[in-house]
Amino acid sequence: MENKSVGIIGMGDMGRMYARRISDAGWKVNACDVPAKYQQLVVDFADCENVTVYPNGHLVSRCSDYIIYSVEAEKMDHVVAQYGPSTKQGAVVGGQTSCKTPEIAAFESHLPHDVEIVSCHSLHGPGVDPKGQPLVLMKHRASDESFQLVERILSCLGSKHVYLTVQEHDRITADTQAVTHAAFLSMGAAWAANKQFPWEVARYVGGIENVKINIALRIYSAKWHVYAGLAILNPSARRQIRQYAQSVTELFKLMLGGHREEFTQRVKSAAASVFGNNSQRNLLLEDELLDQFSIGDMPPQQVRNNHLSLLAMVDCWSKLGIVPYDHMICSTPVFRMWLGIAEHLFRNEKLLDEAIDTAIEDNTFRSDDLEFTFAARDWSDRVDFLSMDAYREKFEQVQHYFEPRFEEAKKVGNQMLKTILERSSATTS
Ligand SMILES: NC(=O)C1=CN([C@@H]2O[C@H](COP(=O)(O)OP(=O)(O)OC[C@H]3O[C@@H](n4cnc5c(N)ncnc54)[C@H](OP(=O)(O)O)[C@@H]3O)[C@@H](O)[C@H]2O)C=CC1
Ligand SMILES: O=C(O)C(=O)Cc1ccc(O)cc1
Repeated sequence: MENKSVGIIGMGDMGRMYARRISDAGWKVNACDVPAKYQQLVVDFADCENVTVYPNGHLVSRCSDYIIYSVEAEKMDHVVAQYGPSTKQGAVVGGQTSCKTPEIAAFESHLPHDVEIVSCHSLHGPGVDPKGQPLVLMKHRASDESFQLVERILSCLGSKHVYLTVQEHDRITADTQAVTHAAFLSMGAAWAANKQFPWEVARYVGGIENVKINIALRIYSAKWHVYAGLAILNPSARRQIRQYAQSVTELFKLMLGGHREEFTQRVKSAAASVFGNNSQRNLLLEDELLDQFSIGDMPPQQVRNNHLSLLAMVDCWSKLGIVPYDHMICSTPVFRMWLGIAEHLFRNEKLLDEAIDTAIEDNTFRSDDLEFTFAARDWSDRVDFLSMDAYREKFEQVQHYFEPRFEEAKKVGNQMLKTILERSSATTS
C-alpha cells in the first residue's frame, strides 16, 4: 500500500462506512467526529488497527493526504472554515455531501491555495453494498496525478466511477434524487395526515404499492438533514419539486372535474414523451418480484388505484423535458425503484387505462388524493422557503407517526432492495 493516508471528518453513517472499507483495503485512516463523540468513536473503532481516531478535525487535517468531509451539508461552510486552514500542505480535499455547489464554495473560500480539490458522492445510502453502485468523482481543482490517487483510494468500494463536473452533478441529482424524494415524502405525509398505516389498507398492498410503502418508510426512517440538504441547498432542485407539486395539483383538479378527455390526453402525451423511445428496454422490475415484499397481507384481488403520485411524476418529467433513462448512469437505488414502478404502470396499457378510469370514475379515495396533493404542495413550499427548520419539523412529525413500524419496514425494505437490485443487476448504464 502507498504511504498515503486518508482523513475522514464526520464519522456518521457514511463516514463510518468509508472508514471501514478504506482501512480494510490497507490504507491508513485518520478520523474524527465532533469532540463530544470522540470517546465513543475510539471504542467503536478499537478493532480497526488502520483507523486512528482524533478529537477534532485540525488533527485529522494536518496529517492526512486525502481528506473527506462527511458532515451535514448545511454545516459544511462552518466546518471547512474551522478545519480547512489546518490542511496539510499539498493535500487533496473532497466532500461526500449530496449537493456540490455549496460544498465547493466552502472549499474555495476556506482552503489554502496549495490544496487540491477532488470531490465524491456515493449514490446510495450507508446500508447498501457500494459494489457496482455509481460513485461520482469531480476533479474540481487538481492535477491528474492527485485525481488518480483519489481513484486508487476509493476503488476499494468497488463502485462504478462516474466523472462529472460539479454543475452536471447538481443538475442530474436534482432530477433524480430531489424530486423522487418529494414524491415519497408526500406519500408518507398524506398517510400520516389520514392516520393510515398504508399496509393495513387494501388499496396499498401488493405490486407497485409495496415499493411505495417500503421506500417511503425507508426515507422517513433516515436522517432529515440528508433529504433537506439535497433539496434546499441544490439550486436546481426547487424548480423540479415545484413542478411535481404543480403536476399533482393539475391532475387532481382534472380528476375532480371528471375531465376524462383532457386527463387522458395529458397522461398519454406525457407517457409518449418519457417512454416513447424506450419502449423496447427490458422492464426494470417484475410483478411477481414486487408482490413478495408486502408488509401487510395480500388481498385476494388487487384494489384499483389511480396512482396519482406516478402519473404526476411522469407529467413532471415530461413538462421539464427530463428523460429519466438518460440519468441511469448517475442513479440511486431509490430512483431506480421509482422509475421501475413508473415504467411498470406506463408500459402496461391495461394498467394505465385502469388508472385513468379509476382517476375519473372512482370517488372512493378522493380524501387520500386530496391529502397527497396538499402534502406535495406543502413540501414544495417548505423547500421554496429555503427553511431547514420548516423541512425538519414536517419530516420529524411524519417520522414520529411511523416510528413504531420502522423495524419491521426496514427488514422488508432492505430485503426488497437487495433482491430487486440483484435481479436487475443495478442497471446503471
Ligand atoms: N445517508 C445517506 O444516505 C447519504 C448521505 N450523504 C451525505 O453524506 C454526508 C454525511 O451523511 P450521513 O453520514 O448520513 O450523516 P450523519 O448525520 O450520520 O453524519 C454526519 C456526522 O458529522 C458530524 N459532524 C458535524 N459537525 C462536525 C465537525 N465539526 N467535526 C466533525 N464531525 C462533525 C455529525 O455530528 P452531529 O450529529 O453532532 O452534527 C455526524 O456525526 C451528508 O452531507 C449527506 O448528505 C451522501 C450519500 C448518502
Ligand atoms: O437512494 C436514495 O435516494 C436515498 O435516499 C439514499 C441517498 C441519500 C442521499 C444521497 O446523497 C445518496 C443516496
